This record gives sequence, C-alpha cells and structure tokens, in this order.
Amino acid sequence: MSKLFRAVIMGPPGSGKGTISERIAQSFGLKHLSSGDFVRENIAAKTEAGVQAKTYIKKGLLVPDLVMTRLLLPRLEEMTKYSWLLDGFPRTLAQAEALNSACDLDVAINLNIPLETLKERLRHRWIHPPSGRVYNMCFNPPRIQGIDDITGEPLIQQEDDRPEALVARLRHYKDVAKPVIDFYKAKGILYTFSDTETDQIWPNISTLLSTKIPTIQSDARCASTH
Ligand SMILES: Nc1ncnc2c1ncn2[C@@H]1O[C@H](COP(=O)(O)OP(=O)(O)OP(=O)(O)O)[C@@H](O)[C@H]1O
Ligand SMILES: Nc1nc2c(ncn2[C@H]2C[C@H](O)[C@@H](COP(=O)(O)OP(=O)(O)O)O2)c(=O)[nH]1
Repeated sequence: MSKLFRAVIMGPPGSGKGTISERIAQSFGLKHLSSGDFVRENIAAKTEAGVQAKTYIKKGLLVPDLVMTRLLLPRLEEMTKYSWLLDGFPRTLAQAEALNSACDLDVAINLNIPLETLKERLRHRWIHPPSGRVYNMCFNPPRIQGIDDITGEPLIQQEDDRPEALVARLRHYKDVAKPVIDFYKAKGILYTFSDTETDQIWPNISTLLSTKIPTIQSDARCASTH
C-alpha cells in the first residue's frame, strides 16, 4: 500500500509559493491547497470564519490563528484520500502546531529568496482579486495588459505589494516564520531552496519530490484544483 504524501510550502511574499505549487501540482498530481483561496472562498460564502477573516484582511492584517485553523482544518479533513501541498499555511508557530496535531507532514519546502528580488517581483505583480489569479508583467504577463485572461475583468495591484509597504511586511514575515522553520528543522523535514529564479529552483524541488513521492498510486493522484 502506498502512502499519501503531505507537504507545506513556505516563503516570504513574492517568493514563488503559488507559482511553484502549481508546477508541483501538475507534475506530481497533488492537490494544491492555498490558504488564501480558502480565505477568499469563505469570505464569498459569508461563513462565520469568512466574515471574521474579512475584517482583518481589510486592514491588511493576517487572520488570527484561531479563525484560520477553524477555517482550514475542516478542509484538510475533506482531503484524507488525497496527497496535497499546502501553500500559505502555516504562517505562525501556533498554526504549525495545530497542523501537526491534525496530520503528519512528509516535507516542508522553504523558499529563501533575496530581498531585492522580492521587491522587484512584487512591483510587477498584478492580481485578479475574485479568483486570486496572479500575474507578473515580466514573468507571466496576462494576454492583454491589465486584464484577467479567463474573465476579462480588470487586474489590480495590492497596496501591500508596493515597495514602501514591502520592507515592513518582509520583516514581519521573518520574525513570524523563524519559529516555524525551526519547528520543521527539528522534525527533520525542512528543505530550503535559495535562488533568485523559480526556473533555477524548480529542478531541485522536482528532484527532491521524485525521491519522496515514488509510490503514489493512481487513485490517490488528482488534478490541481486550479
Ligand atoms: N496562514 C494564514 N494565517 C493568517 N492569515 C492568512 C493565512 N493565509 C492567508 N491569510 C490571509 O489571507 C490573505 C490572502 O492570502 P494569500 O496567501 O493569498 O496572499 P498574500 O498574503 O498576498 O500572500 P503572498 O504575498 O505570500 O502571496 C492574507 O493577506 C492574510 O490576511
Ligand atoms: N521575474 C520572476 N518573477 C517570478 C519568478 N517566479 C515567480 N515570479 C512572479 C510571479 C508573481 O507575479 C510574483 C510572486 O510569485 P507568487 O508565485 O505569487 O509568490 P507567492 O507570493 O505565492 O510566494 O513573482 C521568477 O523566477 N522570476
């Protein structure tokens, strides 16, 4: 019997979590679970957790741990039959501990990207808020500038992707993520990838996962949710 595979991907804003998660999902047939997508779905469905989350997001804050775990852990319970990769969670040690109580992880991928690279990327990042689709005007531009490929709706640039807000955001990320990184290091499942380009990092991640996911059976595989 093959075992299901469970991984998380961590990294500062703009480090390529979403981009790399999509590649992993496509190449290895895992479900790509994005905490940001879960939050947006809950907001759209006006669930209790969604209504609470919205008040924080409107202020540009992280959603509190308790609200976040209440929103996310039931979704993971629906995934017991699948291998998955979780993107955007955990962001804090409390979240990592809650996740640890719910399931055993095989791998924690940590993206370590220089600050200047992050600033440059996020300066060019445009998003389609209703879907969470992300574009970069240089790396993966939309077909028509400023317009979402799928819906034809306008793209926006997030306030907190602007260079002035970014430095504070990255400092905050480092403070909060450090204990999470140490937590996974102590468990022996942390794999850190450092480079300025996703295309350089990707072959190394792919090689790692090829050794870790050799026996996933076809019934445990599934397409990405995106
Ligand atoms: N694990 C989490 N803990 C707390 N808040 C979260 C978490 N995941 C998502 N959120 C909330 O949902 C919002 C959207 O999340 P999402 O990951 O899509 O975007 P983001 O914060 O712009 O991340 P990044 O810039 O790293 O891509 C976040 O800004 C945050 O308020
Ligand atoms: N120039 C350049 N841009 C990249 C690279 N990898 C990802 N990007 C772009 C896509 C996005 O616009 C932005 C951030 O990527 P993302 O996948 O949304 O990151 P994350 O915030 O989910 O961690 O950077 C890359 O390797 N080079």
